[in-house]
Amino acid sequence: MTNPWDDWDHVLKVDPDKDLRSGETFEDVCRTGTDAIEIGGTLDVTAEKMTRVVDAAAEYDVPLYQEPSNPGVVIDSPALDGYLIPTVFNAGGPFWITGAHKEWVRIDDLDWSRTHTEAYIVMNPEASVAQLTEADCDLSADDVAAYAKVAERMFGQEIVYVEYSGTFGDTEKVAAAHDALDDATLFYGGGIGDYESANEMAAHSDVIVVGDLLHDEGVDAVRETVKGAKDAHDA
Ligand SMILES: CC(C)=CCC/C(C)=C/CC/C(C)=C/CC/C(C)=C/COP(=O)(O)OP(=O)(O)O
Ligand SMILES: O=P(O)(O)OC[C@@H](O)CO
Ligand SMILES: [Mg+2]
Repeated sequence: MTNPWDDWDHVLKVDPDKDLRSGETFEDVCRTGTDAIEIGGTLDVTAEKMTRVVDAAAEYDVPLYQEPSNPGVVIDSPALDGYLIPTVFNAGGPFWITGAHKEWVRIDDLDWSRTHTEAYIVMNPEASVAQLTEADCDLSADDVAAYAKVAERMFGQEIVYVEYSGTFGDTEKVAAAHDALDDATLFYGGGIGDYESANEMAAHSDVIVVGDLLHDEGVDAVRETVKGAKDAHDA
């Protein structure tokens, strides 16, 4: 089966709770050259804030995916290409593995054809996502590889996401996840801030995800990371 992300090198994650740099617009964001925009954040996201971003980006060509942090922020919009639904494989309890998902399916009428799965392995203990989910981030490269394999082989996850949100990760651990996968696509996110860091992590993953850089430095900096990722994969 082919998936849209099979051809992606770069995803830009827009946090609906954070502002763009002053003077920058969603048109600029959509013209960075990124392959897709993922809309989501851990803290203080609401359906209203989600809607504002989706509506602002709707008229441009770049694929738009919502990444909800809980069932209450999922929005129904024809502008969305789909939903990327996290499961935190190393969460401290079952709520972020199956509990939130069960509640969502209970209360909502899902569009299964547009609903896709992401197996998160959360690696930065300082990140909001690690604290919220009480993730066990004390993982060796072998642990990370094993989680990746479990996600792909036992839980049929389409995407495995090594998440270092806020800090640049350990390339050995990211590479271990990459080597462990046959079919699933490896996303890497965390601390990518320029051409070099994008180029380096793209060499060890299928897709790099860039987040805070957009809100902190702006679209020109993001464009450099797109080049870094594409060059790594063209090389
Ligand atoms: C079942 C449904 C619809 C939702 C549950 C989905 C799950 C399990 C969410 C838990 C993990 C989570 C909160 C994912 C959101 C995406 C994410 C990791 C965003 C990055 O967050 P940070 O960068 O840590 O947070 P801030 O930037 O908000 O501080
Ligand atoms: O904000 P950064 O550190 O770029 O991380 C990107 C993404 O993996 C966050 O979910
Ligand atoms: Mg963040």
